[in-house]
Amino acid sequence: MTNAIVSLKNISHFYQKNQVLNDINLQVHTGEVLGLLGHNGAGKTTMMKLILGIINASKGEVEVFGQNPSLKTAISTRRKIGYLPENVKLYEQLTAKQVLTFFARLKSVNSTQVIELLRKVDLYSVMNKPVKTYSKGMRQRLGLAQAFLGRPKLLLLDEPTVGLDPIATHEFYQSVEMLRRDGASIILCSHVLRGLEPYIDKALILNKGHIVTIGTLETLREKANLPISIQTQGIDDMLEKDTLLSPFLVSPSILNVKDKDKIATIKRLVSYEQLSDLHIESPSLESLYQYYLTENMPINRIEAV
Ligand SMILES: Nc1ncnc2c1ncn2[C@@H]1O[C@H](COP(=O)(O)OP(=O)(O)OP(=O)(O)O)[C@@H](O)[C@H]1O
Repeated sequence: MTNAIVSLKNISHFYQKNQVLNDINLQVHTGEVLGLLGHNGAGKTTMMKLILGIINASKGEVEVFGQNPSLKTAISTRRKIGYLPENVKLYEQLTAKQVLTFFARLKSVNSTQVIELLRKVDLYSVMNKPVKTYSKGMRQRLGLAQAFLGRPKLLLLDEPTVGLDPIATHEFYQSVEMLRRDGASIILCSHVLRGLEPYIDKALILNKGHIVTIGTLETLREKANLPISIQTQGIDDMLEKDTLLSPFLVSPSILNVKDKDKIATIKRLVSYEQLSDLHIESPSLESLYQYYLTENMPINRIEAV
C-alpha cells in the first residue's frame, strides 16, 4: 500500500536493558482507525511515544507522513499529529472555552476552531462552566477537542475511556467518530475493550512487546473461528430432544456453532413452528482478544536477546 501515514519497520525498543518492543512492523493508512490493544505494560504507550517522536527507537525505522518524527526538522509532521494522553488534566478553574482558547494560542491555531470543536464534542452548552464542575466523560471529551485543535491528520488516543461508564464511553466514541469524519486517522490504545468494537477498522493485539495479531475484526474472527452464539425462544423442550442440535446446546435455549454450521443450524431451527425469536451473536472483541492472548504465540517473536 502506498498511502501509509505511519510506518514502523522492525522496531525494537529497550529501556536500559529491558526490551519492551520486539520487531514491530505496522502500517496505518489514511482514514483508518486502529485499536492498539494489550494489557498494562504491553508496550502501547511506548509505541505512541515513538510515533509522536518523543523517543527514538533502539532499533528499526519510524516514519510518520514520510518523515522520522523525532527529527528536529520534522515540525510539519508533528503539527499533523494530535495527542490525548492517558489521564489528561486540564485546568480546573478555567471554562472549557478558555482551556481550548489557551491551547489554540499555544498551537498557533485560529480560535474560530474552538466553538466548532466544542460543538463536535457536545460541550457547547456547558462551555462557560469551569472544568472542575465536569464529569470524567466531559473532561475526556474536552481532552479530545484539545487534541484535535489544528485539525491534525493523525490522532493518538491513549486509554481514553479508562474510568468512564458505558454511556460516557459511548458519548466519547461518538465524538471520535465526528472527528474521523473530518478526515482524521486514529490510533487508539486501550485495555478497556467494552464499547470499542463499532469504532475501529483494525485491531492490533500486543503482548509483552510482541504483535500477537493484526487485522480487521472480520479477519480476526475468521482466523480464530470461535463459535457463534444462537439464542432461541419458544423451543427449549424440543432442542433437548433434537439429536442434531442438542450437541451444540450450552444452555436450554442457546447453541454455540462454528461458522460452517451456522446456516444448516438456522434452517433446522426455523423448521420448528414454535420458534418465536432468534438472536445471532458473533464472537465479541473481548472473546477474540482473550482467544489471541491465550491460544496464539506471537507471530514475530524474537528469542531472548
Ligand atoms: N521511561 C521508562 N523507563 C523504564 N521503563 C519504562 C518506561 N516507560 C515504560 N516502561 C516500561 O515499559 C513497559 C511498557 O510500558 P508502556 O507504558 O509502553 O505499556 P502500556 O501497554 O502502555 O501499559 P499501560 O497501559 O500500563 O501504560 C512496561 O514494563 C513499563 O514499566
